[in-house]
Amino acid sequence: MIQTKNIDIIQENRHVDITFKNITYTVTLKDGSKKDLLRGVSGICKSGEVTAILGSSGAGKTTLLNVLSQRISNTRKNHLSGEIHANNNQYDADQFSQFASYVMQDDVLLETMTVKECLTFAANLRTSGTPLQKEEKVLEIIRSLHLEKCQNTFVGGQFIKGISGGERKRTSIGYELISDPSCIFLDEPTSGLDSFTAYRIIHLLSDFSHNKKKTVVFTIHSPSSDIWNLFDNIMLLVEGRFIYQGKGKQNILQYFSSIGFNCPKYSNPADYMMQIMHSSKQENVQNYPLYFEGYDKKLQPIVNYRISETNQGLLPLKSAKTSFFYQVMLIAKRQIKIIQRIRILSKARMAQSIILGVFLGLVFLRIPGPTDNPTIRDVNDKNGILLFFSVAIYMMQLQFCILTFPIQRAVFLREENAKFYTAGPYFVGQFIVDMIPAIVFPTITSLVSYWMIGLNDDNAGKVFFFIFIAILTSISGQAYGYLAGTAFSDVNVAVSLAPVLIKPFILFAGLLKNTGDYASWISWFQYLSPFKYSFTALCLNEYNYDGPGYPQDPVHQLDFNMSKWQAVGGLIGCFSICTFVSFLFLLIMKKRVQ
Ligand SMILES: Nc1ncnc2c1ncn2[C@@H]1O[C@H](COP(=O)(O)OP(=O)(O)OP(=O)(O)O)[C@@H](O)[C@H]1O
Repeated sequence: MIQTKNIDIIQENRHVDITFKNITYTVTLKDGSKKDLLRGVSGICKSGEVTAILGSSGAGKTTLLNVLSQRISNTRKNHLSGEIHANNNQYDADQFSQFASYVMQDDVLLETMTVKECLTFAANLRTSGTPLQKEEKVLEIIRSLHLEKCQNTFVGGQFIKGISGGERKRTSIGYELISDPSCIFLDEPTSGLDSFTAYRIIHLLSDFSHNKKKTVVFTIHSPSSDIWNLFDNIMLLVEGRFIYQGKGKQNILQYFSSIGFNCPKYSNPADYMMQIMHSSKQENVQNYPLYFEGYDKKLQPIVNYRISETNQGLLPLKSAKTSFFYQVMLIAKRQIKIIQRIRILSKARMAQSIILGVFLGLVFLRIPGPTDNPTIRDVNDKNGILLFFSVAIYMMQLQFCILTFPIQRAVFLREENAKFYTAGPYFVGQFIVDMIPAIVFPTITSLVSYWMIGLNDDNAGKVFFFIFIAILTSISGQAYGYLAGTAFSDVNVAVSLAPVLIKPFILFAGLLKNTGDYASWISWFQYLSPFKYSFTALCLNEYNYDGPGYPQDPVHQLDFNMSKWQAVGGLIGCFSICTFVSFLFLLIMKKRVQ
């Protein structure tokens, strides 16, 4: 049955030839000077062929790959010109992801998912068919990538031990192959692998290309001679220009011999090519004009002819359309698994919530309430704990989101770019699941500390309202965490700045300075503070008491300028605005990466 499927796929897919003419890419450096990364390169990557782009470090290999995959575009500072076609059709980034896939150098996989789960997630979002057919596709990919033994092992990473580097790379490739693209682009698919594993990967790509007439293009550093022999088409780049483009094996050696560079008899041709290209050797740099001249005279006309002969026809644009809710459901399910599996994080948070509750309870043990003849000092203590509680609950969720978001962010950028889903469902799915800890942990802390502190338990409504505010405060912390994670492109900046930037809001909570005492020019700032709303709601809940009451009316003393339900509205407003703005930042971040 799987065999039949293979044949179907081959017949259904069209072949795609990628051609490019006169690609020039110039960037503006920090000091204002210009740097040419690609200098008028033209070429062709044909279907059914493996094209390897080689060159010394900094030659422009990744840049070329990124240009061809429409990951680089014209900006105010960086200028890109030239023509890029697939089967003689222009294409944009969206269309690229419908007929091609890109495997980045750094594999971005979720460590808490098994290999099979990763591939199933990709199959569910990127292929059509019944669940059974999708399962078959996953098994086929597992078989063809020889991942059977590790299919149920976690990818692994920071928290969990997982699969090997080679298995990881193959999983990344499988993640892209599952949608059966006509073209696959890979940035250094063999980096960091031993020579045998590297050979297996290139061999696999070569089979994929030849058997299914796919276009395979990758950049590679120092291939072994076995790998070198698998290349159908070789592009050698030096300082953003080609010095060779054409068949490998004897052809390339004959060509270089014809321009005066003979590969020693028993040398690895790849090593020899890397040797004569390397810019660190002055002798090589002196020879560059010879390489360029030879290429322009002898090879460029052939390349131009091949470009003119290229496949014509429509692009096999296909996108497995999945609904908004289906995407939300899959993202949410995956996120739940992640939370369940990083047990150490969940356990740490559970312990943190209990310890915080007990600690607050012990430090503020049994503050006298309205029936115990409370003094002003008792009221001060109670005010103190209510503000501290708000801040602690807020920071707990903020910290969690800032810590986990960097991993999520890289995965999002990769998957969104590959059109697994759009930003909306991702954001909704992620936010909903992250709300679970935002509900559970503040509830635990509240329940542990409430009666220890001796807060108002006049009726059950008081306790429920307290927990409700704790949850809203925690969700506000989450929304702010998202905002920090999306606003700062550098994760370290987000981690170090977010908690600092929140401090002024504590000043405006209404306890450290009375609400009515702010200077008029800065008074508006209090309305941006989630702590103001949280603290106000908690105080109004606590001090609203029918009975002998407190020595001086604390509500009057604190001079609150809103009701408790208005404070709830303010809190909801705070996290809604943060959520909305972080979603906008997510869209901007996505655009910036493209
Ligand atoms: N946006 C940019 N602004 C300035 N310089 C850049 C930019 N992008 C790339 N470069 C520089 O352009 C050169 C080519 O980069 P590229 O990543 O394409 O090289 P590469 O051949 O893939 O190198 P490596 O093998 O080391 O990955 C490098 O010197 C790099 O530092």
